[in-house]
Amino acid sequence: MSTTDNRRKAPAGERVADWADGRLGIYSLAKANMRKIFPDHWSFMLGEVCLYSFVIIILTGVYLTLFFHPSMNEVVYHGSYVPMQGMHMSEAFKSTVDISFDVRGGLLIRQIHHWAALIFLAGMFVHMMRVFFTGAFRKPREINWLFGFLLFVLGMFTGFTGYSLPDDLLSGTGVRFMEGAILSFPIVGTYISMFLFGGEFPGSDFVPRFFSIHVLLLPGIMLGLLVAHLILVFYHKHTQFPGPGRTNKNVVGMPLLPVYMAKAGGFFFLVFGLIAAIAAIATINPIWAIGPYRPDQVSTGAQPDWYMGFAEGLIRVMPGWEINVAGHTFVLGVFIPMMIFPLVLAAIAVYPFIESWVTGDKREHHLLDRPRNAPTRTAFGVAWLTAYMVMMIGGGNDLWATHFHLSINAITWFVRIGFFVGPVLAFIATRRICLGLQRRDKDKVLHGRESGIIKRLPHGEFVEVHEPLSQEQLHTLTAHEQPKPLELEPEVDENGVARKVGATRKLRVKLSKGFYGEGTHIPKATAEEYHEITSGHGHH
Ligand code: HEM
Ligand code: HEM
Repeated sequence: MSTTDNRRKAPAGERVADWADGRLGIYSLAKANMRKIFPDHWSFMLGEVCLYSFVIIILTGVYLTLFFHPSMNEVVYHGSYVPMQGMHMSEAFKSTVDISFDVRGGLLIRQIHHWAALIFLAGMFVHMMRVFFTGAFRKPREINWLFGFLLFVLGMFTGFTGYSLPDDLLSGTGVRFMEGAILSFPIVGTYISMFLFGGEFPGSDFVPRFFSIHVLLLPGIMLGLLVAHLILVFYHKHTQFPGPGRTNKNVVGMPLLPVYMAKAGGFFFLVFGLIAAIAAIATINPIWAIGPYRPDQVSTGAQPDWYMGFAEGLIRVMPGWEINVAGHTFVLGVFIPMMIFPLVLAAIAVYPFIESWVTGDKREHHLLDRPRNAPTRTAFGVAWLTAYMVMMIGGGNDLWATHFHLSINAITWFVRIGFFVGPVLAFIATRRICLGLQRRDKDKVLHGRESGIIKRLPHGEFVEVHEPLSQEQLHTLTAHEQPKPLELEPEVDENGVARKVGATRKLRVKLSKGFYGEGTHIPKATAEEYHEITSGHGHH
């Protein structure tokens, strides 16, 4: 007699999933997250651009590591690039030339790595602006803002150590710049420089050291921060723009699986494809044309990658001040810019905390601001950007001069003045533009959209037909809050006892008035105004 097993055997996929669930608990994990809702807006893709370009950088970086020799030993070139035959150079430089001409796909991968780095940093910059201008950094996302900020700063230094690796004349000039900056630090500068370069600059240690920092230390830290960043995005849930049915307590959008996974997968390949296409078309860092580094040489038109342009500008436009104290030279012309650089960056890091302190707003925010509805913040952002951009012009002063036939001194003075005046003008102009846009919104709410249709009335008058907005549009244009500034407490309390108001409190109230006080918003249309206008008289 034979026995038969009547139990149905589960499909192979289910069995694998069961097996994994027993060990990793994936069912409950998936149940909690697979249907997670994400809101949709084009600007939410900027974070994805950062993520995908970072992945591309790692993939191409691993390939480069297989062929790059992080060594400063001197060798004589005998590779396939004829103009360099017999030239003396470091092994690092030679291996990068070899990657470019003798390794299969090497040049493309090198160019993808470099282009992806530029796009990664540009992506972070624009993503950060998106988060800033929409107020997405407010509670509970301040820590994630800090994680992002660290990613941005570390990204800059990873890029710097990366383009220093090939040991070509351009990168060597960049490292020399850094050495000069370090030397300007009073007392400790020389020690730090000696420690970093293993003796006198350039020595023979910095390439191997930068290599470990570039391929392991910094990307390792960044990877950890990135994972934490994304976990927090998940944990807090994504913010959304105001609209009908969208509140601080819900998220309106599509589920992670399958919609977002499909979109994200496609988007990854788009980003990869675009970067690969750029890298295949546009040469970047042609080290064979630049030549190997020699400390006694520097080429004209030397430029750092764009994200270091700001720091370069600070140094280039600063007057060459130097003072002597007790036999020690203080190179203020370098030291002051080197202090301003972290200060301008730190201003980004602490902004969320400063804003919530000034406004006294400690509530959670999951609905984004339209930049025009937060004019002071928007104006600050544009002022910061203006300072940044002006300094980038300073960083390329020689190129501006040669390309546009300008005097380099005139550019330097433009940048010096522009650094102080530009942000103030930008602040004033931006705030006014925001108020103008708010007025426009109010006008649209009360009088509808200008349709462009001109009608002639029976008595001969011409009028433009205004179409009323839909309920959705009305909601979106009126959903924002218009918070009131903090007020100073009365000088005497309810018992008639004089109250002491500290200087910090006074400052805070003053700043808060600047942020939310008079002239910072156009009062929203009220329901009464709306009804009065739409109920007949005065309605077009
Ligand atoms: C390696 C670099 C970075 C990656 C891969 C990354 C990735 C992401 C992704 C995928 C999102 C969700 C989608 C989106 O809103 O775009 C996000 C949100 C966020 N990111 Fe980043 N980011 C990076 C750098 C930064 C930087 C430099 C900042 C700011 C200084 C920042 C601050 C934030 C904040 C506050 C959120 C939450 C936004 C919200 O819920 O609206 N991130 N990030
Ligand atoms: C945020 C991360 C990174 C950035 C911004 C970055 C940026 C760069 C840049 C701009 C260069 C110069 C490329 C050139 O024109 O020659 C470079 C070189 C290099 N990178 Fe990266 N990189 C990053 C991560 C990595 C990782 C994770 C690895 C390895 C696993 C890596 C390996 C290399 C190697 C070996 C070189 C020298 C070869 C060469 O210059 O072509 N990088 N990197």
